[in-house]
Amino acid sequence: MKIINFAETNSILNQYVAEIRDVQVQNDRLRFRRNIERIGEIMAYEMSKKFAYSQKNIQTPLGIAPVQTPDNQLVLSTILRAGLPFHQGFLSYFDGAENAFVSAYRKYKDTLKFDIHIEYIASPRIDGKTLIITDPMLATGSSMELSYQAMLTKGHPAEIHVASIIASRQAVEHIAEMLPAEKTTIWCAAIDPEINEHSYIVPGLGDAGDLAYGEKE
Ligand SMILES: O=P(O)(O)OC[C@H]1O[C@H](OP(=O)(O)OP(=O)(O)O)[C@H](O)[C@@H]1O
Ligand SMILES: O=c1cc[nH]c(=O)[nH]1
Ligand SMILES: [Mg+2]
Repeated sequence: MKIINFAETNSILNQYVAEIRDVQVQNDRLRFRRNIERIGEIMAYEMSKKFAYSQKNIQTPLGIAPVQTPDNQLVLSTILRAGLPFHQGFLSYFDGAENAFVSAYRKYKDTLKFDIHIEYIASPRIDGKTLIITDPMLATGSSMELSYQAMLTKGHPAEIHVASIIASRQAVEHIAEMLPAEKTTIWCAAIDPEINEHSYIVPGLGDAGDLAYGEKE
């Protein structure tokens, strides 16, 4: 399993990560969503360097221009609801991708214990394609694992990219165990050291879905 952590490289992406974490800035929902989207755009660009390319001869008004363009058949899959702005960032760059949506939410049994419920999936067939699953937060990694399993009902991808913004160390280890190592890459903007008793990432940023779209009852 390959793990790419953008926190190890200085770039403007870190500014957007700082803003979504910052309690003084993160409550501006429009800015929060846009920062998540911008991180998605940058990650998509970096990810595109790993795709397979071939030369296309493009007819211009004045001649033929050889251009190397990617050949991967992309399926962008996102986990509702916090995944939506992240997905949009990827889709801005990978505008030819097919799209999939999976719902995953924590159903609490008491204040600390919960199960992840997957109730909705809308996806094309994914056999032989490049599956990119986006979710800004990987805390326990369970939502990602179960969403990936739900996607397998639609076929078997040739390669898998798990894209997140803040992942806990535990979630990275969990996904490394649960997804096929030989064809999976985890992309993240930061790996945080722990999760608390409510399974929130520490220091993390709080609740990404609520920050993007408001609290739910
Ligand atoms: O790794 P896990 O422990 O499964 O936690 C991470 C999940 O929690 C968040 O979604 P949440 O369940 O809060 O739903 P929301 O996006 O609707 O707020 C987040 O977007 C992930 O999907
Ligand atoms: O830290 C966390 C954990 C789950 N969901 C979030 O949005 N944040
Ligand atoms: Mg949430």
